[in-house]
Parts: sequence; structure tokens; C-alpha cells
Amino acid sequence: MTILDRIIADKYIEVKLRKSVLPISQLENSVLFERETISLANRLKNSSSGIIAEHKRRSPSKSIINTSLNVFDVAKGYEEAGVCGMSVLTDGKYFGGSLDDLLTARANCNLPLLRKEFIVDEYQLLEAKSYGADVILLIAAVLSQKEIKHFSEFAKKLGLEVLLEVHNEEELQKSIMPSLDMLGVNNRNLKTFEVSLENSKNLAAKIPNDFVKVSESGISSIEAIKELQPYGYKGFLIGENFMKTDDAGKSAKEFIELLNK
Ligand SMILES: O=P(O)(O)OC[C@@H](O)[C@@H](O)c1c[nH]c2ccccc12
Repeated sequence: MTILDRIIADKYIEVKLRKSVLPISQLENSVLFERETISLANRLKNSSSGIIAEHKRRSPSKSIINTSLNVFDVAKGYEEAGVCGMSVLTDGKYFGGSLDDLLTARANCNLPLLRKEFIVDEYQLLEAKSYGADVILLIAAVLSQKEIKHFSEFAKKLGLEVLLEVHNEEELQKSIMPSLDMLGVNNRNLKTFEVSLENSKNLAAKIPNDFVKVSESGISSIEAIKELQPYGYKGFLIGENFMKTDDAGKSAKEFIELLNK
């Protein structure tokens, strides 16, 4: 059993429990549920830097990254840095995140927010909306084509954008459908944790131009971004590189200033 299998098995149990504690009607009654969402795809299309900065305390591959930063400082800092969007890990067991983190980020910035989660049930999309997300992530490695279609269409009905994550060509081929907004290539193999930017380069030409291309994980230098831009990437998802410092916002700010030079 890979870690990814374990995360997904745990997620089914967690979601079942959540559902029994907080019924759908309550999620739909939350103030944020009616909120007008902000488009991340549009921001990426119109940006020269395209940074999506992540809040991530720990991960299965690196264990602890940083547990002493406050989400509200990070959200404010990222916004001030001029990122296009913020990604908030909401998985608790493996990444040390929570839906409260998402809510805190929502209350402290006006950035498009991505709920970074392992989605296995449409209930999680209702949660995403009612805790202030604008975008959801769907991971092709753990979903069937039917599930991708169902979840992405459901997300669109809620006014949420969809970032679909792939790691190889097979995942990409089964996933291409009109209900997606952004296609993310993960440079990290979620099964082996190996990271290679070559992955983004190899898959770029196979992604239809109607989708905004995002390169995810293992990005820690301006050079990496300059290398990926000619392949058509408009978005760059960066977590650890900012989160491992004692001021994630400042680190993102310096990074973007260098990039725009
Ligand atoms: O910290 P990094 O290497 O910059 O990576 C960020 C992000 O891409 C990574 O956290 C991620 C990409 N896809 C995921 C799926 C689930 C959890 C986490 C992720």
C-alpha cells in the first residue's frame, strides 16, 4: 500500500464522519456559501509571474516544514507579495492543515483560494465553498474518469474553478474534459515522492491550449520558472520554498521581485 492509498482510505472514513457531524443543509446555510468566487484562471492568464503560493505545515515526504507560522500572517503576506492565488492544505492527518486554515485565509486576504485536499466525495466541494474556497483540486491518480466528470461539473455548478492534477500521460488522456479550468502537472510523483521538472516539460505539448497550464511542486528557483514558461506554463504552485522560511510572505515577495526583474 502506498502512502497515497493510505491517505485516500483514511479520507473516505474522515468524510463519512464529517458528514454525520455537519449535515449538508448546514454547509449550504453558511454565509460564505452564497459568496461570489474569484477566478484564479483569469489571474494566471493575465500575470507575468503566475505564482500560486501554498500554506503547508508538513507533508508525508518532508515531515515538518514549518509549524510556527500563522495562517493569517501567511495569507496577508502572500497577498502583499503579489501572488495570483493561495493554496491551503486542509488535510489534517498528513499535512497538518484544516478547514479552519481555509477560513482564516479567507478572512485575511482577497486572493483566489485553492482548497488543497484529496477530494473523494462531493460533500468536500460543498465544504470548500462554505469555507471560502474559489478553486478545488482534483487528483487524476486517485479518481476515475467518471468521478472527475462528476466532481468537476458539480464544482462548476457551485461556482468553483477546477484544477485537475496529473502526473503522467495516461492520467492526462483520461482527464481532458470541458468542465476543467486549469491543468496541473505535478513534478512530484505522489507514489514515490520523486521530483523532476522534466515531468512538466514532457507533458506540456499534450495539454490542449484551452486549459491554463500549471506546474506544481519542487519549484525553488527563478531559473526553474524561466525554464518552464516557454513550455506554456502560466501558473507555478510553490509551497515548501516559501513555507520553510520564517516569513513566507516576505520570501514570496522577494521571489516575485526577482522574477519580474
Ligand atoms: O512544496 P512544493 O514542493 O512546492 O509543492 C507544492 C504543491 O505542489 C504540493 O504540495 C502538492 C501538489 N499536489 C498535491 C496534492 C496533495 C497534496 C500536496 C500537493
